[in-house]
Amino acid sequence: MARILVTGGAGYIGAHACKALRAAGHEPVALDDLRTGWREAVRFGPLIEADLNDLDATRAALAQARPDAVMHFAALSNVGESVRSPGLYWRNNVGGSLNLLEAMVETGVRAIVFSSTAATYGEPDVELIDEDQPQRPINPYGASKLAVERMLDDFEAAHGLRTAALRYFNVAGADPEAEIGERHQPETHLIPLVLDAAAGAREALSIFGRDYDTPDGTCVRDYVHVWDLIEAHLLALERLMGGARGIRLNLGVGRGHSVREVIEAAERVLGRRVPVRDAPRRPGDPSRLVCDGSRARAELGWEPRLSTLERMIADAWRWRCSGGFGP
Ligand SMILES: NC(=O)c1ccc[n+]([C@@H]2O[C@H](COP(=O)([O-])OP(=O)(O)OC[C@H]3O[C@@H](n4cnc5c(N)ncnc54)[C@H](O)[C@@H]3O)[C@@H](O)[C@H]2O)c1
Ligand SMILES: O=c1ccn([C@@H]2O[C@H](COP(=O)(O)OP(=O)(O)O[C@H]3O[C@H](CO)[C@H](O)[C@H](O)[C@H]3O)[C@@H](O)[C@H]2O)c(=O)[nH]1
Repeated sequence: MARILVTGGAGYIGAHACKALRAAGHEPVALDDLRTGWREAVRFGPLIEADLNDLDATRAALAQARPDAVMHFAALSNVGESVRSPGLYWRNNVGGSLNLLEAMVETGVRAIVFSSTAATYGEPDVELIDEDQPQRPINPYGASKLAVERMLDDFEAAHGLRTAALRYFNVAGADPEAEIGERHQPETHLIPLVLDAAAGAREALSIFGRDYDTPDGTCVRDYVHVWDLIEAHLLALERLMGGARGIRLNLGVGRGHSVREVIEAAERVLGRRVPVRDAPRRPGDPSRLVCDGSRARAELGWEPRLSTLERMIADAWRWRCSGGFGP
């Protein structure tokens, strides 16, 4: 049993981490300033309300929580916003992470699992993206995450931290028990928007481009169930606590699904029509991002079990129908 500080613990993925940590017998302590998170999502341990941009508050949070390790999810993650306001992303994602690492060194916390992203690869021209692909981000969000990866390398070398950077592809779905789920404000992610359209909460889903060089002309992504994703975090944490260092892994299932396929799957699972409209390409969207997940399977023994489109859509829908986090 370990005490784990979960930054971003009131957000979508961090709240699922808190639940899974608690279920595995650990003690999660969420750190979040609620800028995009939800107080209602913090149900599995205490919340320390603090902004990672505030070094003193971050130090105080670590001193209060006295964690054995950190899972660091707190970040801004809207690609379009990062292009319009890069300063926000460099300050929050990079500056906040720097404060966290410095405070960890000062208080003797030795291990950290960090949320990185496929966006650090940019637009690789390969069928399956493995960890050896060059990291050449094409937007400030991806650049800010890559900068934190570099910071982890340096802190690991200088201060003996043990670090894992997990590069997620497209995270989707919700807690299989429907206690918590995905809510971003504004929502930009495909599956929650498809569900909104199916429920009549929005008029239609915009399909951003049908002229990509893909089998049906719409973009292809690798969707991974949030619960599978978190299982990989627990495995990485176990490795770090056992002395491993420098874990750098892609988390995806190695199967691509087009926007059209996601819509069709939702129509099958929900038994409802999803109204759609054609829209121009969204700037910065690569046509295809699919993971070569073999290294995570080999190094962590990770086996995604819930990551079918049908299951991710069904779990997200069940949480939505249970009321979500308020109106
Ligand atoms: N959702 C995805 O598909 C996806 C894909 C790749 C990577 N990621 C990464 O996973 C992490 C979690 O994403 P999410 O979808 O759960 O996002 P989210 O917005 O739901 O959660 C992020 C949480 O961090 C908190 N936060 C942000 N800045 C903070 C600060 N300075 N101090 C304290 N708290 C702060 C927010 O209030 C929020 O609760 C992010 O780092 C994101 O970049 C997500
Ligand atoms: O209303 C919509 C919303 C999305 N899409 C399409 O659906 C696909 C998935 O889009 P998302 O916004 O759900 O996800 P992204 O692939 O853009 O982004 C995800 O993967 C990125 C890595 O490339 C980042 O990590 C980011 O945080 C994460 O959400 C894209 O082709 C997008 O063009 C639509 O057609 N209509």
